[in-house]
Amino acid sequence: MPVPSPAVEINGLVMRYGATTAVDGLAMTVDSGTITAVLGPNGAGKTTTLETCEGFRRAQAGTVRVLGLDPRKDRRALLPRIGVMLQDGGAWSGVRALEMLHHVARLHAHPLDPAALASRLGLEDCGRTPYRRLSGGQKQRLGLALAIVGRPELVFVDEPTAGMDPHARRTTWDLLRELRAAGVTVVLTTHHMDEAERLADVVHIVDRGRVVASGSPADLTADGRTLEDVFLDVTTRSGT
Ligand SMILES: Nc1ncnc2c1ncn2[C@@H]1O[C@H](COP(=O)(O)OP(=O)(O)OP(=O)(O)O)[C@@H](O)[C@H]1O
Repeated sequence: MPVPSPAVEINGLVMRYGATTAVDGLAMTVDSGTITAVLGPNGAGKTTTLETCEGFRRAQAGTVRVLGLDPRKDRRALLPRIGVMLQDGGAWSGVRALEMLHHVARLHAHPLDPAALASRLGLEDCGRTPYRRLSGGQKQRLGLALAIVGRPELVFVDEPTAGMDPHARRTTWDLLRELRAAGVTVVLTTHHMDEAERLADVVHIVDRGRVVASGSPADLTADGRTLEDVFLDVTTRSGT
């Protein structure tokens, strides 16, 4: 059997904002068809790393390959193959939720049915609501729908369940598991240890721009500690 190539390969990534080093030589591999959770304190460099993989930022040092491609040089080839859920939704403030979903669906060759997806995510009742009037959890759900409506091979989801109620969280988890079952690779960031434990095949813990621990949730907690204990042990307090 051929060994599947990694969906994401990052080596020696360095990203700075002025005097702040956000990512400091980070290395990470994401295997195809897995759910990978990236954990880390506030400001650890998770979003910056994802934004570099998504092609929004150019790597200042090191290499990033996504589906075997360079996210900047090969952006046109890569964009139709990935889905991105941004932390703050990323929709125009006046657009209605379902209009936005239909619009994004039309940009793709073989989209999912937007109405069915909206219904699956419990968005049918707020379909005519302008984006800026959606609740926090509704914005999150729309963000997820926008990320997957184009049937991507790989999705990056930044804190997918932040602000969601328990029902929406479960629906989101089910959806992410279904994506994995369909062969889609999922890379998510989260501050919820239970989310990482229940969903992820592999967890990478990032601190100060570097990966400080990696493994399956079972491996990381094999000594009987909780994932939160491991996290607290290997990371520094945010802002220190
Ligand atoms: N556009 C920017 N300009 C200046 N500094 C930035 C910018 N974006 C991020 N930073 C800084 O880079 C560091 C890493 O930020 P990043 O958003 O990547 O962390 P994070 O791990 O995603 O944090 P959180 O869990 O709080 O979302 C932080 O110190 C942040 O203040």
